[in-house]
Amino acid sequence: MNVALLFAGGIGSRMNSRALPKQFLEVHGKPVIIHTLQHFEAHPEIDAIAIAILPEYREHMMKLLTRYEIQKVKWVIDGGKTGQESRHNALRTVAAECPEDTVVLVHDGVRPLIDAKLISSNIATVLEHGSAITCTKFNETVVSSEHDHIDDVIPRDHIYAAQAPQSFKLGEILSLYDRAVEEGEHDSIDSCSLMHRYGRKIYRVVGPRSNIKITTAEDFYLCRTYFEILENQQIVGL
Ligand SMILES: C[C@](O)(CO)[C@H](O)COP(=O)(O)O
Repeated sequence: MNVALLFAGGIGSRMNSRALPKQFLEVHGKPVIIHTLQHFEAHPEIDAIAIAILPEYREHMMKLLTRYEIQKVKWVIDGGKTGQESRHNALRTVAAECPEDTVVLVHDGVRPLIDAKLISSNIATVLEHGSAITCTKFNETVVSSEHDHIDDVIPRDHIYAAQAPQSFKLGEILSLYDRAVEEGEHDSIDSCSLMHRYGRKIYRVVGPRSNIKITTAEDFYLCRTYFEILENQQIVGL
């Protein structure tokens, strides 16, 4: 069984979209979260979807699910105070009804440019190796800098940005979220960081750079452009 866990619990503080959180803004004719959901809805290997949302937007979300005829959403879960808490809530909810070897694909609701190939390769990699982190290659020089000067130039040959989906076996990833809480960790960045913290071997799936996360206003406009390019097939190889 393969379950997608989508997170749409942000308030859009880094984008100044407080009137309507960014996951509900319209791009290319539909709310961002609906674009994301439709990729999982249409994928033949996805059996069910859980979505974590801001409790005050539950009614809004339910209306969207009806309007866009999304059938696979089985759980609508209240997001927590942090991303970690939201993911933990969602994993616990799914674990109450699904077996431990369920493949869970943890994805950001604000990554609407995911594609079917990436969903398939995440599932295949978890089935083969037990984990899959979607990564994309860096094409620029990578430096570290704490203050006003550059501390280090990091050889970029082996540098990737970790994106989402981040996919695992349900039993294993839930046990790590439980352990993190027991150890007083409540705000880890993502599931990849938790796997690394606990020394698990994490496998990589390389995805397209277009699988961007809408974090800032610039990302929103970039996303809009990607949709236009994809529709008009202006650039081959995206
Ligand atoms: C999971 C993630 O998308 C990996 O790049 C990212 O860590 C999410 O970050 P956010 O701060 O919760 O948007």
